[in-house]
Amino acid sequence: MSPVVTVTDLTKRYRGVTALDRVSFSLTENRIYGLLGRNGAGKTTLMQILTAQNFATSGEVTVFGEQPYENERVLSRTSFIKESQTYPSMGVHHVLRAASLVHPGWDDEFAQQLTDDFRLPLRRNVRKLSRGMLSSLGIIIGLASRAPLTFFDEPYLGLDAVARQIFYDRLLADYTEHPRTVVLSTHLIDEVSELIEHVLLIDAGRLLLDAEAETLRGQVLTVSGPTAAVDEFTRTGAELHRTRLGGTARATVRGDFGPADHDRARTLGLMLEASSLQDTVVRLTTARTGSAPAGAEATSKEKFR
Ligand SMILES: Nc1ncnc2c1ncn2[C@@H]1O[C@H](COP(=O)(O)OP(=O)(O)OP(=O)(O)O)[C@@H](O)[C@H]1O
Repeated sequence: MSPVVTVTDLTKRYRGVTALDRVSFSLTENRIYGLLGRNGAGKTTLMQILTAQNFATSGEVTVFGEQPYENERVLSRTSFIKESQTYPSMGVHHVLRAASLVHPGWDDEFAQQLTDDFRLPLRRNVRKLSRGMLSSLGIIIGLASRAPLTFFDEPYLGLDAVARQIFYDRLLADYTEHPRTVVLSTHLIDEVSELIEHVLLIDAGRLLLDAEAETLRGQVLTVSGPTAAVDEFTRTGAELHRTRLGGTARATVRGDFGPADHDRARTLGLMLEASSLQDTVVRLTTARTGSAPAGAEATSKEKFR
């Protein structure tokens, strides 16, 4: 499959801050990517550069095979929905009309249906919308634009659980009918874990993980049972985290595990489970810094790099 985006050795420095540090990856067409990472990891900066709203300090970026700056061919095929999106003072229907003019793939009927789903008052001025309603408006624009490359950067500030579920459901249904490349940046990892096909994890400006979600599920496991058996099992992987209780332990371990490892765990009397995506992200990012989440009775062995 042809890459929609290629990023090579991308570095972005602000005064005294390296927001992105020699990041390289590519995005293929028709996939849903989860762009994950802790606060300040560099996610927004990356999306801004890919949508020509910010400049790289060094490195190469191509979008649809071209550089994106002041490039109408690229930008007309891209949609970027930001958490802090502001709109001029006008009615919701005017905002939607303006969006329809800049996105060639815009579907008016879909926009109308989404407006009903989110119960967004079409005639109300955007200045009078609640925080959650503003987020809904961004989501409607992001979905109805059907841009071949769509970025959602934490699109749901203030959005209630029902509205978030509507977003996930509509995104998945519409993506199935109209495949495109979607990059979803979020901290609500559990909620989107079924949606994400590929994970990009950024930590302190470095790309820590670039993996298919399905592959990752088999690679990061939680193993629990008698401490000595856990010690034995974790010898074959990189231990990311461990908690102890009396003579038992529970460890998160990363490796190339196959059926033989599952048999081995059974023989050792251990319970083996796939780590949730959220757990994996937390463990990988804390294993790298060596810091366990506050209050956790944990030892983080720094085997992973
Ligand atoms: N205009 C700027 N000037 C200086 N530093 C900046 C600027 N924009 C971002 N940064 C810094 O760059 C780093 C990455 O910020 P960025 O907004 O890309 O992170 P993020 O992963 O989107 O974070 P969050 O999840 O909290 O939104 C942070 O340390 C941030 O303080």
